[in-house]
Amino acid sequence: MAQELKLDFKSMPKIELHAHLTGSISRQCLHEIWEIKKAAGETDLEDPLVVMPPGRHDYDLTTFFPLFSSYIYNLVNDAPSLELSTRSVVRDFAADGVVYLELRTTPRAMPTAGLDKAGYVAAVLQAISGEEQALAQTLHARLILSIDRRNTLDEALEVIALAKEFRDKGVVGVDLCGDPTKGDVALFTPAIKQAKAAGLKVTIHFAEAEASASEAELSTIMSWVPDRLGHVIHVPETVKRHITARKGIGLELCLSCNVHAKMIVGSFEAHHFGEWWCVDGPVVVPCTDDVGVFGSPLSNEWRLIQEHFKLRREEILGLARKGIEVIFADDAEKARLREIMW
Ligand SMILES: CNc1ncnc2c1ncn2[C@@H]1O[C@H](COP(=O)(O)O)[C@@H](O)[C@H]1O
Repeated sequence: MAQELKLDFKSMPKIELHAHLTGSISRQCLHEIWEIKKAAGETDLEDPLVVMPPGRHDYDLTTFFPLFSSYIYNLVNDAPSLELSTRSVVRDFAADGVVYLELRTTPRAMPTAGLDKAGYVAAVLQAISGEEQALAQTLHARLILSIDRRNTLDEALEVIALAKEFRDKGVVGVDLCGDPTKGDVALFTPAIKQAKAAGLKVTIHFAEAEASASEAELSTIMSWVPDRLGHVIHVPETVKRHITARKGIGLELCLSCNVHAKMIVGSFEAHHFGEWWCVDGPVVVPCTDDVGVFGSPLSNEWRLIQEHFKLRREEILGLARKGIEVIFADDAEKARLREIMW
């Protein structure tokens, strides 16, 4: 029996579907970018290893979002740092045994570096494909473009336009993310409708905080018929039934993020993964969210799942393979994954 439980989670081929690009940059990589800029006299920022000391993962929702707006975005603010960090993120996922990666990012203009939002998306896609080639095709990656909850409708429509523009180059869908205490999601209905009409896939941050879990918000989001939902924490029973009835909807669950950021009450064993993973209908996919901040690579998320929920080897492998059904890439990619996943 003990033998049966033994699984090398790093070698196990894995799918990552909920990884924010900027939040996935390792502290070491941020430090290297800072060193280059410091040597060139291009930054007054403090060393990332001081701002985000190694081993510190207890960011909650009030300290987490400012980390980006007031620090990381000021460090990763030009084409070279964007390329270096994107390639490093892809490489880190590959080294952790990820064979299919959907990164997501919020298109961000970098005016001082002469990059507009389209330039940003093009640079990220180029860095991803450069790294894919360097990795000799073990990992395939796609990109999701994020709308931020603080966006205006026009800004959201711009994200959809970019997703359409770059669809042939690796963009597969759109996301709605950002500080859950901000914004009114109903504003984005026309944007999400446009995305769906264009055949783009849709994933939405769903009920990740009480502030973003009102009945009105959740029913607006469900009315969009999203392909996947992220986090899925503060969900009333009626909405749970609605989700369960949506056969094949993907649920991107992020254990370490939710525990470290105190988004759930209690620790790992209290995580709603335990409630959802064996429900017939939705497809649960364990994901990292922001491995650069919360420090738990995908292999460790699976280890935590085994430790706290006592899944058997076959249940783990079956769940990992089930994720193939809800990736946003095409059938050829699904077929490749069915070949290589255990
Ligand atoms: C608790 N988990 C989360 N909930 C909501 N939004 C999140 C998030 N983690 C990250 N982001 C969103 O992703 C951006 C960073 O990556 P990109 O610059 O887009 O690549 C953050 O600024 C935030 O808007």
